[in-house]
Amino acid sequence: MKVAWAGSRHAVEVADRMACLVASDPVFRKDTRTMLSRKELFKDTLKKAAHAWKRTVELHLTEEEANLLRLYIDQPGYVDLHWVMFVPAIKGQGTEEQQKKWLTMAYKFQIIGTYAQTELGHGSNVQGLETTATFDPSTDEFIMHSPTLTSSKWWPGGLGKTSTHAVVYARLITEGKDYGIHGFIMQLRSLDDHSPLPGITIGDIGGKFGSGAYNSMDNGVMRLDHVRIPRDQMLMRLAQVTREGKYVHSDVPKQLLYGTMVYVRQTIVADASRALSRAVCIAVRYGAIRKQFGSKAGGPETQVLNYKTQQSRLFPFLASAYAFRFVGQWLKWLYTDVTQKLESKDFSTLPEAHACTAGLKSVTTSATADAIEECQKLCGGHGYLNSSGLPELFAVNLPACTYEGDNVVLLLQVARFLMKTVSQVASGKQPVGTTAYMGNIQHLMQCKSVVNTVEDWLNPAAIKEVFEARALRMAVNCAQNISKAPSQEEGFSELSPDLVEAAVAHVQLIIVTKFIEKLQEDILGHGVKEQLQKLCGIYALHLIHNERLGKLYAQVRPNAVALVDAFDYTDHYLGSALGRYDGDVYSALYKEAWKDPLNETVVPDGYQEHLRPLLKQQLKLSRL
Ligand SMILES: CCCCCCCCC/C=C/C(=O)SCCNC(=O)CCNC(=O)[C@H](O)C(C)(C)COP(=O)(O)OP(=O)(O)OC[C@H]1O[C@@H](n2cnc3c(N)ncnc32)[C@H](O)[C@@H]1OP(=O)(O)O
Ligand SMILES: Cc1cc2nc3c(=O)[nH]c(=O)nc-3n(C[C@H](O)[C@H](O)[C@H](O)COP(=O)(O)OP(=O)(O)OC[C@H]3O[C@@H](n4cnc5c(N)ncnc54)[C@H](O)[C@@H]3O)c2cc1C
Repeated sequence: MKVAWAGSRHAVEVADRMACLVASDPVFRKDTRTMLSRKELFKDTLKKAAHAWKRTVELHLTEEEANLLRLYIDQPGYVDLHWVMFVPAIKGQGTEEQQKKWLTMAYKFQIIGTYAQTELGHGSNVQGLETTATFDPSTDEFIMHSPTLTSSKWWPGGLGKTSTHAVVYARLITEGKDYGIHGFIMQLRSLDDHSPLPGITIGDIGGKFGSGAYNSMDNGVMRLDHVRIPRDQMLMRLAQVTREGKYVHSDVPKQLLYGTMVYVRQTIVADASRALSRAVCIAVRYGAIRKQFGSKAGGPETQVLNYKTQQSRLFPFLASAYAFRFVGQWLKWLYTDVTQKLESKDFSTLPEAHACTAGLKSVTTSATADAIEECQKLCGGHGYLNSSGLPELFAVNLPACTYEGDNVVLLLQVARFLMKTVSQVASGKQPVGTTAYMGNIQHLMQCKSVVNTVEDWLNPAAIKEVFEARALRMAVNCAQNISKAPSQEEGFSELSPDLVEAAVAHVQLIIVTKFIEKLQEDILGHGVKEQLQKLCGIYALHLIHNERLGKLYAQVRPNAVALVDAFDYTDHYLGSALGRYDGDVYSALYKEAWKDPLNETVVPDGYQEHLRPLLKQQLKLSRL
């Protein structure tokens, strides 16, 4: 099952090696992370990132190994933005020459970059960004400026205290005309003493949700006061400005400006499946250890994992972790395929890639955030302790519903894509890719339920057809209602809640379809395929509230712990007293408690000043 989860024996081997490398290195300890102040935590993050780089160089780690090392260190920091956004932005929007110059420094960590797009006043609406980049032909420079308070760059990770450079998104103005948003490389801080360059006001935006967690990341604020950069620091693969100041757009779609976000959205789907699997691993293992009620004649109490309510709350998340893992593997293929097509100027699958990455990022991160919170409740009181690992897991993954695109805004992008497809089908065009099912409109709009017997519900073809009919009917219904509105725009706005639901249904169809396709592959291991078939059934049927689920839960229960052991997480990475591999939960909880700084003294700070006088005074009063 490990291989099915990891994707290959090689992936299992590399992951095991990197996880053990991190778990065995005291510099990467994380058990006291939630007890550190924000400044201590930030400094700890710098130390870990520097040590990780040192180990990467010493051990000659490959890019795959270095990425896994960063993943198992499990502490958001500036390195994430450097590798996940700054480098891809230059790769995607820089010319060959610009890539050669800047990536050489970035790969050697001679510069540290971030991705500065969002502003105080705009995040979702990229075209509404206000930072300006005005070309000055007299000096062959762009003047980068924050004209208003709301144009302050706000949120970029690493911007606050660490990044020396950024790809800054700004309105390009030349010859008095505004050509909209483009990317520019800017140096922010001196490479000698790290001080901000002239004209740049820069700092951290302050603490964020939860202790530990994303507070290790210095998300920053930056205001620019007429900062000059050379013309060749405009990223010029998509467009350029000539020496004379002429704006020249290349022959690629302007949406490639958004390419970095598409790339990160597809990686976030894999992140979501990993975060969800960690929460499920903790809750399943703890549910097998925790016993409450049910003892007969002094016998052992009942494992809470045996309760039907616990199974009906938890097993859909177990199934979702596998479902998101497999759709994430497919999405990575789709993204690679689109990128290769772009190289040969084939832009035909760009809309599909945008819709799939936006939709899957949205659906998987929303489901994961909700599931981690529920896993906390599934562990009772101990799930609320930091030592359970669940509060921090929730706090680190909750923002994924917002960053890289607010989930509702992204679903509306999917809805726009679906409405366009429905109208193309109406005009006779055969849809392809993930909307191919819409070409079957006659059959799917009329088909009676294809599932008549209880057994039908476990027939993949029948389940797929149910999901296709559900998605198509919701999309067509929206399209018909929009057509009755005074205008397409008004109709789209009026119907937006229904359009979001239709987009979710379409994305869930993709997830179910990819799970079914995964089961058609050769899957190693005795009984593994059967278990995955049950999980596929649970994932699909829990979305449509089917009565078959109870039986499936009972069939999965005996293998539940084995199914989470297959995630192959070290205790270090899981970071949970409840999810320990050896199940020694109570002694682990007890041991963790004493690490809290509050227990450094038997009599707490503040007793002498605040508690003793109160108690003495009350005692005196009681004797009057
Ligand atoms: C744990 C620690 C680790 C941490 C590791 C991860 C760290 C993450 C840190 C976080 C970083 C960030 O958040 S970085 C900032 C992220 N910000 C965002 O994601 C902003 C979200 N907003 C947007 O993407 C845009 O504003 C969007 C909503 C798409 C609207 O854009 P526009 O107004 O330009 O476009 P529209 O008018 O809607 O659409 C015009 C056409 O362009 C198409 N289009 C739009 N976007 C497209 C795209 N990306 N690719 C292709 N095509 C696209 C549409 O389908 C339309 O096609 P037609 O219908 O055919 O015309
Ligand atoms: C932890 C974290 C890290 C981040 N890192 C970075 C970074 O490194 N670089 C960077 O550039 N940015 C970063 N961001 C910013 C992030 O990309 C934005 O917050 C995100 O794109 C959402 O935009 P917003 O904040 O403007 O939300 P808004 O769009 O203001 O959302 C507020 C509400 O309005 C709704 N809404 C907005 N538009 C519409 C619409 N058209 N129709 C219906 N509803 C709508 C949304 O659904 C939401 O409910 C980060 C954010 C977070 C939380």
